[in-house]
Amino acid sequence: MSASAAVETETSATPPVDTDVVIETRNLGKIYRDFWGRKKVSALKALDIEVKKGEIFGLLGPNGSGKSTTIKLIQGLLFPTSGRAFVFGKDARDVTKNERIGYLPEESYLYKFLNAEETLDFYGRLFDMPAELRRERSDQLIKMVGLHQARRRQLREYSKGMTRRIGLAQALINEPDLLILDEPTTGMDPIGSREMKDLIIRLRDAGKTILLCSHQLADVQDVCDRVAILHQGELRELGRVDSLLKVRDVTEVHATGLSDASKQKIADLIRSEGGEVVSLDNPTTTMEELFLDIVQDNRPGGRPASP
Ligand SMILES: Nc1ncnc2c1ncn2[C@@H]1O[C@H](COP(=O)(O)OP(=O)(O)OP(=O)(O)O)[C@@H](O)[C@H]1O
Repeated sequence: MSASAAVETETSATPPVDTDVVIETRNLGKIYRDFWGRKKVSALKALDIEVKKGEIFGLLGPNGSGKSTTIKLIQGLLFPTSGRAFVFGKDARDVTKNERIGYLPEESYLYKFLNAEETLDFYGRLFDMPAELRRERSDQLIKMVGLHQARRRQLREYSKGMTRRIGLAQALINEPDLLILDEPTTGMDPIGSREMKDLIIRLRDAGKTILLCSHQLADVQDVCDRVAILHQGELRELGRVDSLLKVRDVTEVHATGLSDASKQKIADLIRSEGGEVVSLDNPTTTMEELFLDIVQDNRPGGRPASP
């Protein structure tokens, strides 16, 4: 091994000292090989990210950009070809860290012939939770995800949105500190999707750290504090959502009750100050807001309970 390779390995092997860092990847890379050990796909290249305690961190990228590979490496389900991943200061391959992680995979993996209560009881047993605690926790989680009316129905009768909700409840059964959510709003209608997003924000506010993978860019924009954008296995952008999306050098003013004459005066003032009026118009709402305004009050059942 060369001197520089030895230094690189040593640096990447030292666990992080900052206890506010929940996930850290250093030079993390993965090459998938074929049956004969030949390089097939370089799925992830030298990823360096830190996910801080109490934040919602979004992992974005087109199909095949390396998101699932990253999630699997972080959970220790795959071994890296280069670099390291740490979770709660432990190497990602250390299975003891998984007790503090809740995972909602993209595909449903739940037993279709169990109902919601039985499902949560089953997962509670896997964590060695006593019967009384399992009952209490299942009850609380079923209410939280808004499935109380369907708690005794078998999961094979559930819609896609209901399946995502029970999946989230399952991911929370062990009261994890870190939640990894892969496409949490897949198959949900706009109301369900808004409720899921509100729930994710409330979980963050309750102190949980959340790593969220999604193709729904509007969802990511609504809930994430920071995002990493991957493309062809490489990190292309990393930063706070608000600052990445800020359009520099454009000033936005919202006002009500202005007459046409007042608007004209404002436009003149902008010009006299050397500015250019890009638009002076009524803002549009989003299709999501419009849809929710129309249907929200008419939907059966209440909103899900708080975490
Ligand atoms: N087990 C595997 N063997 C070989 N190549 C793989 C394997 N798993 C993933 N890949 C390849 O690695 C690359 C990254 O895949 P990955 O599943 O991590 O992407 P992704 O961003 O999660 O995609 P998607 O949005 O479609 O879920 C792709 O080119 C994929 O074909």
